[in-house]
Amino acid sequence: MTAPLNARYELRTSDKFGRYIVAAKDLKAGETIFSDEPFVLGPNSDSSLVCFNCYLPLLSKFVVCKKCAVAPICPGEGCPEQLHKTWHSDMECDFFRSIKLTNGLHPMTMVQNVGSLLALRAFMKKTTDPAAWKEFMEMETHLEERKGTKVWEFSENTVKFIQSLSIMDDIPDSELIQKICAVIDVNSFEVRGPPLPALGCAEVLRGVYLKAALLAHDCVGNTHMSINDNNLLVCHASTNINKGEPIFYNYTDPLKGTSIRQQHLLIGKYFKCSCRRCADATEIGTYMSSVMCPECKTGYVSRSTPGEWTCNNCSKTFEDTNIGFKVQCCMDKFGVINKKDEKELEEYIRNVSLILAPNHYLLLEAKQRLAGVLRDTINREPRPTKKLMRRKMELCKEILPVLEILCPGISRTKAITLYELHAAMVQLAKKLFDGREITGTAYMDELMLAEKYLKRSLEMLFIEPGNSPEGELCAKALEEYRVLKTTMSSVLDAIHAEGKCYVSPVEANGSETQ
Ligand SMILES: C[S@@+](CC[C@H](N)C(=O)[O-])C[C@H]1O[C@@H](n2cnc3c(N)ncnc32)[C@H](O)[C@@H]1O
Repeated sequence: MTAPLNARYELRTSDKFGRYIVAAKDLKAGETIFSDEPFVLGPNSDSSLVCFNCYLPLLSKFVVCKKCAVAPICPGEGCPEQLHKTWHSDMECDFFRSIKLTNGLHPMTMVQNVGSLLALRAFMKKTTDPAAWKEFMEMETHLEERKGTKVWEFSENTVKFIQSLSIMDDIPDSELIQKICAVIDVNSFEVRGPPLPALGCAEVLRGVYLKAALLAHDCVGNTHMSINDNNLLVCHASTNINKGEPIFYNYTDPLKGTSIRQQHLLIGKYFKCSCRRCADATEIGTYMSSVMCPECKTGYVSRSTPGEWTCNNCSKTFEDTNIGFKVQCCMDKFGVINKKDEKELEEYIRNVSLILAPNHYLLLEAKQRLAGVLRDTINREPRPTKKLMRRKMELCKEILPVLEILCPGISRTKAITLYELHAAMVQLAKKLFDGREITGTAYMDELMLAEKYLKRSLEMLFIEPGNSPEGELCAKALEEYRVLKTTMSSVLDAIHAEGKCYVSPVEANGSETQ
């Protein structure tokens, strides 16, 4: 079946994916595929209290809406003006007011059921937007698989709450409300809520986007999603996508190993992923779930068949329990160390490097955390050491090749890592030059390379919404690019003033990772 939706993509169905979309023409990396307004947006089922109007966290105080005297909203001067959307609609307000008058609905009932607000608002769309409601109800639910499970039981709270409201004389049957909860669970996206102006903290919300929900999953996606502070979702191609190829979104964390990703997909999305990465014990050559061979000490041992692991060097096989125990120990240890402490992270990396393959997901996470700790120390200390800068560069260079394989093309994590690599390079090169440890030419070489990383990072950051943290990083990176160009120009002038000629090694041999 082919149903054209717009010029860039079209809808297909298959036994494997259900409905999914494919490119209707060749798409270039960075090209916008579609943008999508939320059908419904609201707090997570386990959220703390948020303002029903703007979704700002209500930390300790709240007032109730003057009109309905039920909905908890921002105290003081009310919701900040820059938050354009008002989610507590007139229709909802009238509805709350009428049940307050007839049933004595109390604001505390709403406060206690904030986790059901999203389902309630979705249900109200049945009346306010029947066409979109119909599309929403056609989404995948896996309702039968949910029956009798914990998640079904948990959703019974929402069932009871919505039924207790007797909405517009229409008491929905429990299966309908269970279905709404299921559509939300299977199809929603995480959305960053608005941050509290002074504190910066924000609640994680969930949004259902009817176009974006049609994307099938692959553990190596080919799209990049961003959601701006108006909650508009924009889907870009992250790599070139040929006409007819499926457009995939990675529903899981690409930096987790196969067993964790598959478990997440099975529990939350009810399918067993069989993508190229999941089918490959080496995870496309990254060996992200492999361990060092206890026998030959040089090979990587990966799960070859269920229950058995094999070394890629000496071919020795090991039992699942044996390897599983080692990985579990490393995982348990990671769970208890202080991940903000440089020494503890270094010690962890040193110890588990003897057990896990170099790109194991636990090691990668530890390295990412350590790079973040080093960044904070370097930016905080008045005279950070060269050792710190070198180590941060080393970590970024170890992480990047894995990201290139698992997140090809445009990737937020890759953009941030490239930015951090450039920053450490510039800081170190300046320190070395100021200390007369390197010549102007060597300084220039480093700046040229850092510029190359920064430019690649900027190419990816440009598509981030301006007011998101990544958009703010983009603005910062642009300013740093301007400063870097000025520095490079004065270093070049100084080289020329000495009567020398400068030839960039970056341009001469095209090398990127020295
Ligand atoms: C967000 S929905 C995608 C739209 C859905 N296919 C539909 O027809 O409404 C997620 C569901 O699509 C299916 N799906 C997506 N990617 C898949 C994949 N790689 N393998 C198997 N099923 C997949 C699963 O049923 C999953 O729960």
